[in-house]
Amino acid sequence: MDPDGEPAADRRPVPGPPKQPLTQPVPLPRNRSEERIEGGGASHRRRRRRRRRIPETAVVLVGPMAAGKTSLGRRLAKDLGIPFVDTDAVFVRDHGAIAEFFAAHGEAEFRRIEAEIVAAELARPGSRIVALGGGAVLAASTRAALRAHPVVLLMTTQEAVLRTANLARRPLLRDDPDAWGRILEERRPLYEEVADVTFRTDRTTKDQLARRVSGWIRGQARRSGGPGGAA
Ligand SMILES: Nc1ncnc2c1ncn2[C@@H]1O[C@H](COP(=O)(O)OP(=O)(O)O)[C@@H](O)[C@H]1O
Ligand SMILES: O=C(O)C1=C[C@@H](OP(=O)(O)O)[C@@H](O)[C@H](O)C1
Ligand SMILES: [Mg+2]
Repeated sequence: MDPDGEPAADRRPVPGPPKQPLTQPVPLPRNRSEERIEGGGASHRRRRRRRRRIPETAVVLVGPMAAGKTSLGRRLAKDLGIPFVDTDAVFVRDHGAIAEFFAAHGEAEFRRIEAEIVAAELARPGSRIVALGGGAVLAASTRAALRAHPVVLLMTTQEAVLRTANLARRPLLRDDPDAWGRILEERRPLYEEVADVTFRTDRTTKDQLARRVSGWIRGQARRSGGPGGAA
């Protein structure tokens, strides 16, 4: 199960013919600087060859609730052979279920702890995939920290979300599923501010999506010429 209680095996059927091209990456202009790791012995060079073309930092998945950040993140990490961290899972491990926490302590307290967890995860070095909760970008400190990371925005539609997602585990949707679209519009500028690239998750299979996003991640390392980008 995912931290939000999604059954691991559930799949989203693809409805009708696509109205737009499938999962086209949409590059967003951003200037990034990354440090090159130099030196090290033979074993370091071997490790580096194995890891080359994967950024040696956290690649971060952001996007609205139930866009697929957790499930795609886990899949990408497996395919790329690097660790996966879901910041909601860290929250649940330390503080219990998110819906219950919202009810007992309120959203503001959730956001405060969420920002701390995200800061700690982004500060760790090394290649990793990190999936954030949908509202993590509300914190200015998180948006600032994301500037040092490749950030993938996953987008979907309310229709797709209402068809597949476990709303009971998402306190902001539980009593008002239609809030999804309104919340997305409020947050859209924040997602666009932090994202380097956008993929739609509602018009392709999970396999295709994983291939395209992992291709972008490898290309990102090459383009950066930074860690993992130059062998
Ligand atoms: N690429 C995808 N195609 C179809 N369904 C997906 C895809 N990614 C996720 N899902 C489904 O959407 C729901 C929400 O996924 P999840 O990974 O928990 O999203 P998030 O972490 O963004 O909230 C789950 O039911 C999941 O199986
Ligand atoms: O968008 C949000 O405000 C939230 C998204 C959830 O994560 P997912 O985006 O993984 O569903 C979870 O962090 C919490 O329920 C709040
Ligand atoms: Mg998630």
